[in-house]
Amino acid sequence: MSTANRPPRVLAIAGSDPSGGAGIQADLKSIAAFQGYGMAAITTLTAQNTHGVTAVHAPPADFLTAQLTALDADITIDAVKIGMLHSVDIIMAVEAWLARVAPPVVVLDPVMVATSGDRLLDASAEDALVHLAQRAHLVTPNLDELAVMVREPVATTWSTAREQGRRLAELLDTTILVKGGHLVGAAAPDAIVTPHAVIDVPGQRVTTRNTHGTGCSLSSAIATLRASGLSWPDALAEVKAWMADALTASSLLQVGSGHGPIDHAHRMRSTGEWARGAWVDCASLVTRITELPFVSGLGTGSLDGDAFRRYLAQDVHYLEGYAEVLAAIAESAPDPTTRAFWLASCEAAQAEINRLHAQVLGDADETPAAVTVEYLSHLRRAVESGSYARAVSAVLPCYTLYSDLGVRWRAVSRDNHPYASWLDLYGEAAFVRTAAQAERLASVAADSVDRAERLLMSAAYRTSMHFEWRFFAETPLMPA
Ligand SMILES: Nc1ncnc2c1ncn2[C@@H]1O[C@H](COP(=O)(O)OP(=O)(O)OP(=O)(O)O)[C@@H](O)[C@H]1O
Ligand SMILES: Cc1ncc(COP(=O)(O)O)c(N)n1
Repeated sequence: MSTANRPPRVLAIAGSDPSGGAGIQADLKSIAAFQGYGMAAITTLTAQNTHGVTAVHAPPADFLTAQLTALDADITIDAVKIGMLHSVDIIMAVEAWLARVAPPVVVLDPVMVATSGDRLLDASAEDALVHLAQRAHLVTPNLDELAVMVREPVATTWSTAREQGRRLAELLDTTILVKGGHLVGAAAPDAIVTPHAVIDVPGQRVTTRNTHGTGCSLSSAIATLRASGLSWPDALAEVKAWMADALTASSLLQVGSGHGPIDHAHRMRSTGEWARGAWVDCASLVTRITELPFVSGLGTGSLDGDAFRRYLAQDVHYLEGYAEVLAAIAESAPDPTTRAFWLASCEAAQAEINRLHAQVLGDADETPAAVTVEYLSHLRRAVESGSYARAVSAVLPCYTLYSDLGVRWRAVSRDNHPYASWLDLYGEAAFVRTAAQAERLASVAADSVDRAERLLMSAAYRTSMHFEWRFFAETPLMPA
């Protein structure tokens, strides 16, 4: 299912919301936010704004079939997200198409009623929608839709919602994403529920009225990440973190005076920019790193065990200095939240040192290699410059490179892989999130300095990336 470096081709089958917050407009923005290629087959046209829906026009169902047929005749579809379907005719057209094409990822958001309270599905079409839901790999009802689908009163507690999700999973024999967005309280929990298990993905409620389109955006983003190779729970955790920021950033948009839209583009708009640019500038160096025999051998598992051990012995030396540098960065961090992030990273590095000593290296104490010494001197010089921004830039490749390698290694089979646990460490969603957060903090730092200092940040980043290349190239060749 993984699409490696090719963006997944994701089709939204949904209604149009001309105000851009929900429907296919939200789907296309969300798919793009997660780096997919978005397509849209339109089921219905609505006239709506942030206060509500004033009219609905549904073209004949045959015309939807014509759109879908034109697409599958030409384009391989990696994932489908289904939203507003409005009527039995449209549901049947989609069901017939799904039966014929069988896309590998199908996410159904069983849209029934808008945030504004307006009906988006004929009441007589509810049974047909439940029937269609059996063809989906993931169904994402809100609490009201969940209640309709299991024919029970609307859940008012999270435990009832989870139980209803379990019953719906059994009824449809598929996976359900139960959404707690409509509950009251400080938490906004969600869960991935199968007939056999419930995996909670916790979240904090963002205080805002701008929740128009959250369900549409969530389902299309998850379809995109699933087609990129993430599991449902990992995809949900990623999207929830993004959603929380999109809800927070929504206040800047000032779109309408009712329930406004979330800010799908918040990551493009703010932070991320300097760090992404620095990463792109190092693209050819990163390619050279991925092509090193040590790195490709790690991925395939063919790497010589002694070479890996020599690399780890140097890694421990590196991590000891790196942890000190992270502690110094935390000291000079501009605010308590940022400071807490760098301290947590420092603790993670120390935990990794202890793990390596306990599980792999014992008391063996190789001398530090030239590259280890030089790389650490470079990091310390960045700290000693007194510039927080430059110090952060210098440590950043250690996050971005390993996160990138981890994602590449996700697709590798773990069967009898000698380095499986090491590959897992960097491929897991938590590490990818940590790396993304480090990038955001570096970009925030870049926004606060002048152009000359930003150039020094870029130089520090590139030098570190070069040391990463040398580290992978030289340490496995150290004398035993
Ligand atoms: N105020 C909030 N703070 C944090 N997360 C929220 C908030 N409101 C909704 N969410 C999250 O947004 C996603 C959509 O949930 P929700 O229950 O609102 O679905 P929905 O009702 O189908 O959405 P829609 O508003 O599009 O109809 C879920 O992941 C939910 O946890
Ligand atoms: C075309 C279309 N599709 C879906 C929704 C539901 O979104 P919300 O519940 O946030 O209004 C909508 N309002 N319009």
